[in-house]
Amino acid sequence: MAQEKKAAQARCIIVMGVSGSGKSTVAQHLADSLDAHFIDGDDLHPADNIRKMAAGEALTDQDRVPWLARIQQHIGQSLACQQSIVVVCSALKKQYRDTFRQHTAALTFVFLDGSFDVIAQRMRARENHFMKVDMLNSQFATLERPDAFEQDVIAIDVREPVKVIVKQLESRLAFSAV
Ligand SMILES: Nc1ncnc2c1ncn2[C@@H]1O[C@H](COP(=O)(O)OP(=O)(O)OP(=O)(O)O)[C@@H](O)[C@H]1O
Ligand SMILES: O=C(O)[C@H](O)[C@@H](O)[C@H](O)[C@H](O)CO
Repeated sequence: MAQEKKAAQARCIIVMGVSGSGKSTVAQHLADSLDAHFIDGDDLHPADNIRKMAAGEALTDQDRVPWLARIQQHIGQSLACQQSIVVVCSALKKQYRDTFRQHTAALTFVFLDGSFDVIAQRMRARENHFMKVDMLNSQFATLERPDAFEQDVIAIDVREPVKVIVKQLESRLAFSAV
């Protein structure tokens, strides 16, 4: 089975959304299910970005430039080896998503869509994470929700359990094969 999956064209799936929407959780399960490489964009932030967010300050476009470039580098390396990759990246603005699109042909975004209240509740319950719930207002303010013209985006309701979300994605990704 794993061999069959690797024989298909390598693709990149970016799991996007605001902080606390479930990106790391869903992406890790999805990568396991697709037998794909996995990277968590949070691990690629420059240390100053982490310090800033932990101090409750929102990142600027400028702060995100080196971070997005590092993520793109990992995507490029994986696809060059014909290895599919699932990536965690908030990709809050359309301009960030468009930059990924310019560099990567076989690309699908998964948008974890949820209300402020649902996500805030999960962030409050989460322990040992630098991103605290007081950052959620700025995350929603920055988010440019993908619209119908962004046809490479699969939107997912985050109220579903993780297992259900992964099942939904397995079937929707099969139909959006690149
Ligand atoms: N579908 C879900 N149902 C219930 N709880 C969930 C679901 N998805 C994620 N969670 C929980 O919500 C919290 C936030 O999830 P997670 O850390 O994966 O989000 P994130 O988008 O990666 O956050 P950040 O961007 O801040 O790192 C975690 O405690 C996780 O276990
Ligand atoms: O784009 C941003 O504002 C930030 O990068 C955040 O979204 C974090 O990467 C992450 O999601 C928080 O844990």
